[in-house]
Amino acid sequence: MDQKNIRNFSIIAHIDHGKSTLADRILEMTDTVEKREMKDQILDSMDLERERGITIKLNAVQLVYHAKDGQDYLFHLIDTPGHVDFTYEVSRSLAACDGAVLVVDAAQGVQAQTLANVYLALDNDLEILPVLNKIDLPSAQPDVVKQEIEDLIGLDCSDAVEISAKSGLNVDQVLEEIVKRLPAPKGNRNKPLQALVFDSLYDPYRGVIAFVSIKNGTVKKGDRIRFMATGAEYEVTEVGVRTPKEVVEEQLNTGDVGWISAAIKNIEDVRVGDTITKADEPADQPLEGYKEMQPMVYAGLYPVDNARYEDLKDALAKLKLNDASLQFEPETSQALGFGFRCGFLGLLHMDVIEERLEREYNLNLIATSPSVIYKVYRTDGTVEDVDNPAALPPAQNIDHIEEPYVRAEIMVPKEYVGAIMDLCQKKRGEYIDMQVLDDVRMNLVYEMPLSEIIFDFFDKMKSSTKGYASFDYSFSRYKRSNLVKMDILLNGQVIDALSIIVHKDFAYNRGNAMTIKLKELIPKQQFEIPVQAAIGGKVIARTNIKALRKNVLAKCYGGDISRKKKLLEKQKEGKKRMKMVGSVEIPQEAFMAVLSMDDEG
Ligand SMILES: Nc1nc2c(ncn2[C@@H]2O[C@H](COP(=O)(O)OP(=O)(O)OP(=O)(O)O)[C@@H](O)[C@H]2O)c(=O)[nH]1
Repeated sequence: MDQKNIRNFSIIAHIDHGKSTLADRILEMTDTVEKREMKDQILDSMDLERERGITIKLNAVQLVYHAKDGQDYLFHLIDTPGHVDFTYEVSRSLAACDGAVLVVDAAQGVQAQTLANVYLALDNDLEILPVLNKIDLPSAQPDVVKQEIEDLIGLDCSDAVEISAKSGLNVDQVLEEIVKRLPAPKGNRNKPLQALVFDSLYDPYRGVIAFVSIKNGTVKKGDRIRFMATGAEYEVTEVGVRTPKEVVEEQLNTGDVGWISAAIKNIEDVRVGDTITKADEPADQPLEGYKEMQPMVYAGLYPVDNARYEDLKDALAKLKLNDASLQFEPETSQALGFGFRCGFLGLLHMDVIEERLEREYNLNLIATSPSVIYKVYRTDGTVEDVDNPAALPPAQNIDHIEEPYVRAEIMVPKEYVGAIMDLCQKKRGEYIDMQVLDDVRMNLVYEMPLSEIIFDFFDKMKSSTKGYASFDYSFSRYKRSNLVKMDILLNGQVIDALSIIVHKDFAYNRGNAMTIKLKELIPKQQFEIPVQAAIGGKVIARTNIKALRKNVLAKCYGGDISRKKKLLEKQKEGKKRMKMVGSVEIPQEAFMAVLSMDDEG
């Protein structure tokens, strides 16, 4: 297809504003997917995405649109996630595009990630096409929201299409607008190849598959390619696109978004953000890559069965191909044995990675409670980064500790401003600023410790505003805080994987809450287990897990063997995610107790 008839675009939006639904309608209306294969949120291909109803991964698909001017246009549509944890995926997809369709829910208006995503699109010099969605809802106020987009973002909305992605109303106009208003790719097919790797995955049969946006030049089977960052060279075995099924093509040209397979067995050779060129006619310069994302949250991942350490290592390396923001390095824990310290962009990201490792690589894992990176200033003048509470030096060697703070922007209807201010205060937030957005909403700006944000801030914010608040945050700076390490002892023994770092003012409450929670979560065993929280050797809270009195089998009357077996199997099942630590068996939930405890009482 002629390059001027190509359109590469992303759909960007705040979570739940209807990106995936709009993508579904576009695929349907262009007959990209046959009716019988059509299912809701078709681009959310992972089971995990479908179950949770959220987009986690970006997804690229090629389709042909027959426009009203009689010409055919080739669209590459890249669906992107909306949750703040996955902004990295969004920025990668945007680098592969020339334009973006901005979907705004006409009932909810501009939200925090609407703005965050628009800024990312502007950073990538994309043309933005605003679209008002959900106009079928009785509460939709398209005119008010248009004004809001103009005021807050500065985009002209006079021609913005008003649609219902659900029913398909006016989606045809969006397709026409894409043709008219979004630009064609600018590259030159006669120049040396420059293909931006925006994603990759490991295929057990074909090796690493690189997803690319061809910015200049062409590539076909048999070409010798070079990854410019790593210098690795391979011979291309196949190229193609996704429709969303994988389709093999003769050649990928400038403006195409597709995949390259080259029997790449060495995972390290492929890096998302790298540029592929041809070995015999290389480009002078690589394309501008992506900013390395710094993980916000760290946690240990350990195989329940120690023998599967190597499998976990292998799985992490493969998963990293498909999720470049994941970081990991080996670590050991007295309690849990050999595992990995992993860095994530947020808790949802951590949850998703853990679940993908379990599902896609059949692993059984224990994750330790998440931590941010602390800067520890020792009395000897040295500074070290500590991302694992267990690794904190003894208190007498510490001069002071700094923790990461973020700038949080919270958009909230006026009647909830008080509730949000209360919440921010409780979470050690410091008020910075407040702006009036429109008649009904305010934007609150706080500086807050990241550690308070990552735990339950999001849920608490939603529940105290009936779901009406939205927020976005970015790292601001490190600040000195009065922090201490709290150890947890089970049966008199410190369990390193349960240690947490807390603010001194919260230590007693958290210590209490933590011991109570652990008592709830750790099943009774044959003997009584004291549970203690201690700071610097001084116990600040304690409780006991009483000894088990009855044997489960006692419940089975007579000799009903099948029932007995079932019960034992059930017990075994429940044990899967348990780890024997010393003489105590600890379930996965206990390691995450810090996330579920209520320490406000
Ligand atoms: N009434 C109405 N509901 C819609 C419309 N478009 C989408 N929805 C609903 O809004 C919800 C969210 O839609 P999605 O398409 O999954 O939203 P998304 O923006 O892709 O969300 P993420 O993928 O999680 O970022 C779903 O329950 C949709 O059925 C619409 O035009 N009208």
